[in-house]
Amino acid sequence: MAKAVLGIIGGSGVYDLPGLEDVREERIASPWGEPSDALRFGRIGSAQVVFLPRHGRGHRLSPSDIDYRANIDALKRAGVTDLVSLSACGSFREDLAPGAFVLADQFVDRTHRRQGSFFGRGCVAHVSMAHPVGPRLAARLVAAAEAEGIRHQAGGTYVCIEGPQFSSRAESLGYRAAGYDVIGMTAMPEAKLAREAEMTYAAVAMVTDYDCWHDEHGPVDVAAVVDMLERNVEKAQRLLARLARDFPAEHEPCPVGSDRALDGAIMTAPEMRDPRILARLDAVAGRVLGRP
Ligand SMILES: CSC[C@H]1O[C@H](OP(=O)(O)O)[C@H](O)[C@@H]1O
Ligand SMILES: Nc1ncnc2[nH]cnc12
Repeated sequence: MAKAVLGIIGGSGVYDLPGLEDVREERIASPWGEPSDALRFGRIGSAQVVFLPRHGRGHRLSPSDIDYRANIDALKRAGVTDLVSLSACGSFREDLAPGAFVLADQFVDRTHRRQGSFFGRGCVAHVSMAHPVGPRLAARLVAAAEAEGIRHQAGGTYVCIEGPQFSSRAESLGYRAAGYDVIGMTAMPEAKLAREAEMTYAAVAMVTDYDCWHDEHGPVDVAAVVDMLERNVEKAQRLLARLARDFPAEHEPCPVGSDRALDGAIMTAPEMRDPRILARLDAVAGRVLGRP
């Protein structure tokens, strides 16, 4: 059994975690850049929880300006093993109406101007993204949603666009025809980086709108998203409080290998690895590279 620490990334409208007790704030420096905000450490029940608002307090950062590597690296340095990401999203399905929660388990990455890996020139690695979400963590979210009476769908595909503009109608109809469930601007490369950092990841996508494909609903705009978020936020906070309250201090290895994703993943020969890159990888890949 290994120690478990729950991390939560709050999305649009979720800049705080009421219910977090004994809170301590700390700005964690990362060699990858500047995390979106100070981390808030606290506990819910007996579970240790670390919270980070993705866009920063006051929503200062657009999806393209977030330093996803710095955020994941900082959470890793804080000891987080299991990461729950909250997001607002649009829906491509009639039956996923605004207010629904989708526990997304697959992601399609349509972003194009973000740093998507901790690895590269000087230390190359390839991790599996076949199963981006940890099934045990997802099952805990399902149990928490059921206990709180929150309408949800277990599983679903989230397409992540670059933004900041919402999609055109042609794009929206194309994503819907492709069979995707929801659309947002932030789960990628967050989920990929969490995997590289050997953290178990799960995503709660809160439906705020029907994007712009639906003939009986007008195209999404910020006012509609904010209005729905205000109605969703209390449910999200209840879901997280329940999840944290029932979260164990230790758990078994992840069934899809999130916690050992770097085993066998690094291709670069040890003698050819760039020491400057290795120094930056101290937290993310310390388990396999050894800590300096
Ligand atoms: C305010 S609408 C667009 C904005 O909301 C979502 O953010 P997050 O995923 O952090 O909840 C979406 O991805 C966009 O960033
Ligand atoms: N329709 C939409 N597209 C992209 N991001 C969103 N966030 C909330 N609704 C969205």
